[in-house]
Amino acid sequence: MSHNPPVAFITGATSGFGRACAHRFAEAGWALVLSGRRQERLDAVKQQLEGKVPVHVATLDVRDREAVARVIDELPAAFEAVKVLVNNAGLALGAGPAQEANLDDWKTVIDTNITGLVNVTRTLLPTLIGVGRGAAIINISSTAALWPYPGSHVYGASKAFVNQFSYNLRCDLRGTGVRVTDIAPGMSETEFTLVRMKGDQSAHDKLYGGVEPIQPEDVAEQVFLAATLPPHLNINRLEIMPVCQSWGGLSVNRDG
Ligand SMILES: NC(=O)C1=CN([C@@H]2O[C@H](COP(=O)(O)OP(=O)(O)OC[C@H]3O[C@@H](n4cnc5c(N)ncnc54)[C@H](OP(=O)(O)O)[C@@H]3O)[C@@H](O)[C@H]2O)C=CC1
Ligand SMILES: O=CCS(=O)(=O)O
Repeated sequence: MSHNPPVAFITGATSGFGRACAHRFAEAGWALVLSGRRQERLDAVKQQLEGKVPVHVATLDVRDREAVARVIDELPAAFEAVKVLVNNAGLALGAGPAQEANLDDWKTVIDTNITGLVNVTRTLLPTLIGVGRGAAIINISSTAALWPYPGSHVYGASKAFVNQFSYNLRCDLRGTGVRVTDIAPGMSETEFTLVRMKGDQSAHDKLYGGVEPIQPEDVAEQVFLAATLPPHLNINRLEIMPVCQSWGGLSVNRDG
C-alpha cells in the first residue's frame, strides 16, 4: 500500500458505476472517499477494499448542502487532498410522458442530478485547485443529455445541464490544471432502472434481457482513463453506447 496515495472522492458509491469506480481506483492503489445514502452498502464496499487501500466512507445525500460541506470539512487528513472527484450520484424517476409525470419526482431528479452535483463540485473546487495539475472532475451525464426520447423529459434535461456545466467549468478552471470530463453512457445494467421504475424487477429484466448492455465496470474503466490521462490532456466528453443500442430516427404523428 503506497505511503501517500492519491485520493478519489466518489459520490453514489453504493451501487452501479460508483461502486465499480471504487473498485477500479482501488485496483490502482488510490485512497477512496466513498459516499452514498445507504450506510450498510458503504460499509460493505469498505470491507471489500480497505485491505488494499485507505477507505473513508461518509453517509451523504448530495442534495443536502450542509451535509456536503460537513463531510468535506471533516475529511481525515489522509483523505483531504482530493485529486479526482467522480460526480456519479444520480437517478431517473418514471419513464412515462411528461403529462403523466409526478412533479415531486421531477424535483427529486433536479435536486439530485443538478443541485447535488453542484453542491459537491463547488465545495470541493478549492481542494481540487489546490492539488492543481493532474486533478480532475469526472461528471457522469448520459446519452440522454443529447438524444431525446419519450419519457426522458427532466432526466435528459438534467444530464444536458451536467454536460454544459462540465464545459463551462473548464473555462473557469483554465490555468489551474484541473481537468473536467463529461462521461455519457448509454443503456447500462445497474440498479438505475429498478430505481426509475420504483422497484419493478420485470422492467429491469425486460430492458436488459437478451441484449448486451454496458456493464458498470465498462464505465469505471472510462472514468479511470479520463481521470488518469497525462496531465496535459483533457477528454471533454466521452459518449459510450453498447453496440446493441443506436438511434430510432424521428417520429411522425399520423393519428390526426
Ligand atoms: N444505468 C444507466 O443506464 C445510466 C446511468 N447514468 C447515470 O449514472 C449515474 C450512476 O447511476 P447507476 O450506477 O446507473 O445507477 P444506480 O442506481 O446503480 O446507482 C446510483 C447511485 O447514486 C446514488 N444516489 C442516488 N441519489 C443520491 C443522493 N440523493 N445522494 C447521494 N447518492 C445518491 C445511489 O446511492 P444511495 O441510494 O445509496 O444514495 C447509488 O449509489 C447516475 O447519475 C445515472 O443518471 C448515465 C447513463 C446511463
Ligand atoms: O441515462 C440513462 C440511459 S437512458 O435510460 O436515458 O437511456
